Amino acid sequence: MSLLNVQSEITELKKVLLHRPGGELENLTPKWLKSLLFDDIPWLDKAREEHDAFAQIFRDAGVEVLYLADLVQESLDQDPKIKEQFIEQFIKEANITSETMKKVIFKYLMDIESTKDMVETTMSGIRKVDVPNFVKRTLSDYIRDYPFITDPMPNLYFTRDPFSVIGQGVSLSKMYSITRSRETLYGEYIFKYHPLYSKDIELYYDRTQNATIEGGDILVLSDTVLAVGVSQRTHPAAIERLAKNIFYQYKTNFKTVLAFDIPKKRAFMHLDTVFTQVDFDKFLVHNDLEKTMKAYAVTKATQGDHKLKVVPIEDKLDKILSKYLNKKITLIPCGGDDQVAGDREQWNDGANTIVIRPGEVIVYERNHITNDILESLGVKVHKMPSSELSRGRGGPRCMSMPFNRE
Ligand SMILES: NC(=O)NCCC[C@H](N)C(=O)O
Repeated sequence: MSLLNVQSEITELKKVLLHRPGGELENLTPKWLKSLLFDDIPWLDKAREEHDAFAQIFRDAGVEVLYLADLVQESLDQDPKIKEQFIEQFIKEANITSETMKKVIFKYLMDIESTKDMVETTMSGIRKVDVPNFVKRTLSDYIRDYPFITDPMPNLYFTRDPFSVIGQGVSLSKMYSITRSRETLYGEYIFKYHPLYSKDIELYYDRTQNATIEGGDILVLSDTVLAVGVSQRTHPAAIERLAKNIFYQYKTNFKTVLAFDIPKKRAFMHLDTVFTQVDFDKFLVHNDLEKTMKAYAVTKATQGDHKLKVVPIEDKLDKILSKYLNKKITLIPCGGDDQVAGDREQWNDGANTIVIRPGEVIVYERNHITNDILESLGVKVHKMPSSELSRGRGGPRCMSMPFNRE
């Protein structure tokens, strides 16, 4: 039986996957910031302190915290062949063109004694100066003023996006950006080889598909309803493929995929940047969501083999959610009614909370207006420090991937 189990956004969280930021953040420089999807450079030591505080909130609430690098290490240590295969694939996807350099990097990684250190090296990126006796070989070695042989993956601490646990299976993302594409390699090895987490896993989407989908767009509203954002990052064709797989290929319990078409821009990057559930009957939303989104219900077609039925929904957001969750729903605007506070706090992920148990959430401390509103509505709010981590433009939900909820 699969050890993964996520049938809701809000029921008691048992196990969560995080990634403690590492050397990859020290490899951010202003020149490459935009293509690496950062707005500023977090100070690594402080970012780690903040992240450790985040992990401690989970632990204090009785949640088991797993770390990405540990799971990858445990997967690769199953067999030396798996480790070699991982390094080869990593090199292939890092776009190293010179055959000699491929061999140099293979040896460089194989020579790192601990598998975990090797995995963390692949995450932080390998600089030309890191490799002993680096010699310029290719034209781009000579011409390009580029410090890396393999690029850093600074967005790894947003464990929400490269894969997503849905029910007892996984959607392994096909990422939108070049910089985040290699992140899904770690998920591929965990769900193929990890001694615990590869068992009986159903793969609802995989990284080799063409259409892109990212975990931040996927919300498991119940054991029968998924919400998926049609965003800058997630293409409608990917949602249809996912729907076909969960309805037909794997015959899961899911009956409806609610597709929310949202603006294709960075402030709305994923559905969970503008919309998260905080309790059975409460959702946090960005003020502009209602004005700009359009919803569609995707279900099985009554006729035709493996066909889908897509129906536009004209109702307001609270009505749609009430209908599919069978209860009256309250929408809480991030930043309240004040447009400036709403825009500011949403930019700092005020609408992006992770639920520990119904009505108990982790939030960024800096979003004080939204946090006060949540408290006034009886939501228990754990405030985490957030000066550095927020510079990557993701909040507590983006930084966590539940593996198991009650
Ligand atoms: N689910 C999320 O919204 N994740 C935040 C990802 C932030 C990251 N810098 C990115 O642009 O992909």
